[in-house]
Amino acid sequence: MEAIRFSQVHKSFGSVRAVDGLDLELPAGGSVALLGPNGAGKSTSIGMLLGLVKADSGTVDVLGATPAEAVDRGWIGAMLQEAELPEGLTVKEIVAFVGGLYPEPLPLGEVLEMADLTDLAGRRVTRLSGGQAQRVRFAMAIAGAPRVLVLDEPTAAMDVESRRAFWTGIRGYAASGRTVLFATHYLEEADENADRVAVIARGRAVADGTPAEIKRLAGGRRVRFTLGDQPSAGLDRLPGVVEVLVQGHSAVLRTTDSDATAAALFTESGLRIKDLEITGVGLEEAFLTLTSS
Ligand SMILES: Nc1ncnc2c1ncn2[C@@H]1O[C@H](COP(=O)(O)OP(=O)(O)OP(=O)(O)O)[C@@H](O)[C@H]1O
Repeated sequence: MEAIRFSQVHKSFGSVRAVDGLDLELPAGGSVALLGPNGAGKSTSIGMLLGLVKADSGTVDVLGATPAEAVDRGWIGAMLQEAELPEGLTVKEIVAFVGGLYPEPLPLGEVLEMADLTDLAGRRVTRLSGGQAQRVRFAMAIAGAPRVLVLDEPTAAMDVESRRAFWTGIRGYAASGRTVLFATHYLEEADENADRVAVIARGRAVADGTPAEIKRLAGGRRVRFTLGDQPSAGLDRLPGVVEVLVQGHSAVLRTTDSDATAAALFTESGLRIKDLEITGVGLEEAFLTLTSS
């Protein structure tokens, strides 16, 4: 059974189509990144998964149930960025309290370990740094052992140390057979921490695959040089080149292997190469290519 399924889901806010025909099936177990540029519809989709936003049409299933049922049964957990931590309590007390609200919580020690809070267990929450407080929110999200854990840009407010501890914890959590879905803008974050990546842009799924497959689709660099009045024929056959554009006096090659392309330009093309520049193709641009194809 899929952990999460969106079928032809639409949601508009006034004239803005935040989610526009989203179809996505995500298997149970492992971690999935929902990757997309600003305004792609990630938070709206996550809101629907958590039963906080109602779709205009289409269906959203979590482990075969509606989001509201999944929440009621304690199957789904979320990390809420802004959640206030109750003053006066220690880290251990809060995590134990939240776990106690669920039918089958994880053992307290395990939660603290996964969130890298063992050494801070006795600390009052008013005396935590911002990054440490985020780790407590993470511990609260996993305390009830939800089968599906959903996180919206979870590392946005974390320092480097917290980020590292957090991703280690996430990988541990996903390795235990549960499903973790997190939204991110960053291909790198998706690549390092997800088993699978679903790319959404303009409210729809535009690609879905392993990080390696998505990198191949979305990756690449641009090699630009002054062509002048030399012919452009044959540039598309150079190693790595997937697209050739001639703009005025410049040639722009999109390539999956800029080193090989640049080397071949000098050694094989027979052209005089001037003003060579190599730049990354931004994810935003890669998304637009994916959406328009
Ligand atoms: N409550 C709302 N009222 C009006 N418009 C909204 C609301 N929520 C989202 N939108 C609009 O819907 C679109 C999708 O927003 P959403 O927050 O889902 O995208 P996102 O992919 O999470 O973006 P970001 O990465 O910037 O958080 C955007 O154009 C946004 O402005």
